[in-house]
Amino acid sequence: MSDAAIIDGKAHAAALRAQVADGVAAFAAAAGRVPGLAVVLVGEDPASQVYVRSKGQATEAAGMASFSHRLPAEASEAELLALIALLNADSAVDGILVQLPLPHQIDEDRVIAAIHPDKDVDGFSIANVGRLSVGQPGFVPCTPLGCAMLLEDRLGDLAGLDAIVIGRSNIVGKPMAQLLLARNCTVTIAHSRTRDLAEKVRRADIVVAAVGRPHFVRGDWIKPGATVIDVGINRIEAGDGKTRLVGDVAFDEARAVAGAITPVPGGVGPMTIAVLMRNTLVAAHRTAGLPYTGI
Ligand SMILES: Nc1nc(=O)c2c([nH]1)NC[C@@H]1CN(c3ccc(C(=O)N[C@@H](CCC(=O)O)C(=O)O)cc3)C=[N+]21
Repeated sequence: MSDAAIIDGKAHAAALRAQVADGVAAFAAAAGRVPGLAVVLVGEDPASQVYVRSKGQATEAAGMASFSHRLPAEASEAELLALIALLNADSAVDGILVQLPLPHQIDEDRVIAAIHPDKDVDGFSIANVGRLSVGQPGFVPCTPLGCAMLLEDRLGDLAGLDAIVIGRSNIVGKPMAQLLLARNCTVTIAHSRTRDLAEKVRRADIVVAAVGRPHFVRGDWIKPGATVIDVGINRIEAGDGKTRLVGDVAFDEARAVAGAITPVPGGVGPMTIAVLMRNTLVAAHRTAGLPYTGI
């Protein structure tokens, strides 16, 4: 059999961002203002700084207003909660993203709970988690929603397919399972205590790997022709003092067996940011009482 198709997340993300930019222009004409996204970063973690910068650039490229807030690594929870209260009350801010993880002195659950659910474009608040689980409109976490878009683009209707999600985080695994269930897949959620994981993966038409361990999913676990979505972003030593990004799937092995597979980098990562732009545009429509008709 020939090698898997490589799912070009970068190209999909660029197409989605172009649609969002069109939607922003139409929104501005109707509402008389542009959508706004506030991104809050606490501390100086270099990787987080890179992500926050690329989110700000994507926001401006889409024609939206970008508000960037930096707090020092030693900032108190009260300071962060006070900033969130200001952003909740600011009518120029449609979406609020607080970059995770947060320093140890700050309780992430309390911070997420402080973000108004209608501005929670990450979809992390209890209200939005509940809405997703009962099928009401709300905000869905960007990474799993981006994965669902890639899957539907590739496979069309997902109904009846066997899907396995490896990883059960609140940010990726659990919402991914909900999205696949809502699309009528038969969903298995696997995790560190799962028995006979390879055997369970071998039954799946769709494999979503979100474990955070480099090359964890092996090629001989994959059913021939399956669609493999690799959510992992792991920085490993590449020898000669350099590092490189790899996913949770042993890519070269899996691509010889799968029907289609996302690469790392250039797969799920770029979709995450494009969906964040899309969620912010949706938030602006809801706040303005305008119908949203895009993706
Ligand atoms: N509240 C919150 N929401 C998030 O959505 C959030 C967060 N916190 N904390 C950190 C993670 C990480 N994240 C990524 C987004 C894009 C890429 C991305 O575009 N990656 C490129 C490679 C980038 C590189 O070279 O480092 C790719 O996969 O091709 C990666 C990771 C969003 N996160």
